[in-house]
Amino acid sequence: MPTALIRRPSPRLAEGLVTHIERTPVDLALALDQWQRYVDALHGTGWNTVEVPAIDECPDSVFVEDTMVVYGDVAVIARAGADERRAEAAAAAETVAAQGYRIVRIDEPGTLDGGDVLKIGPTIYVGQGGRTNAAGFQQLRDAFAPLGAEVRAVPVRKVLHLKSAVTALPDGTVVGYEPLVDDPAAFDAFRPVPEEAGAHVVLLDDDQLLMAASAPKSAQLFEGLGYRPVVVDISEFEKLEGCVTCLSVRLRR
Ligand SMILES: NC(=O)NCCC[C@H](N)C(=O)O
Repeated sequence: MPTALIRRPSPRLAEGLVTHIERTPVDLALALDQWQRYVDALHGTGWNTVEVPAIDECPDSVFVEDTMVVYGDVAVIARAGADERRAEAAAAAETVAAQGYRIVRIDEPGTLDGGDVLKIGPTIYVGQGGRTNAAGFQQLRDAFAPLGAEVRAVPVRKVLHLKSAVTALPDGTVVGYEPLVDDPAAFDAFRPVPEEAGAHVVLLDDDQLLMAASAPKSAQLFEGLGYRPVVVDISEFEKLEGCVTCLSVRLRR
């Protein structure tokens, strides 16, 4: 059974960072309910979950994907591009180490957020222009190139993270909402989707895609391609520029 790391929302969630969108009030009770349903959706599709111990003083800690990037047997522990989020990494590192991963850390002056890293087989795209800097990119490449990965930098200026702009279908096609993708030509195969949140898919298995309820037309598009969308409402996390990908770290080894 594959395992996903998750992290319970902080009671201070509503104070989370907002960069590219206007701040709107977050309903904490609704967020907790949505988080539980997200976790239930993972369980319902055959995933085991392991909780990173909660860190109540970090409002954005629920977005656990940003704390690391796993490839092969290595977990690169991120050094957050936003100072406010640096403290999130320590417990996440301990949790993933306990799952049997070797730990490599991004060091100063490098910064990197897991949300900037899109893995498609042995190709790893790293968004630069926001939270991840050139030193962070180079350190990630040094960690994963010896494992056979090809690590490529791509621009990200219009949204928070690379995976706010694009993710990939099981066949490797990159999907994105074109107005928010800096350079669709950077990817070997690109397919536009009709909604911003339609660009965010978590691969649950070869044909099921975890998606946000805010992208019904994209869900239909994917259904037409033969995939099965599993839909969750994550409206309260979207108000903080979160998406389905950032609420977990999938350990597929
Ligand atoms: N990977 C992601 O898309 N993470 C979302 C992080 C949102 C959080 N409010 C932040 O600005 O860091």
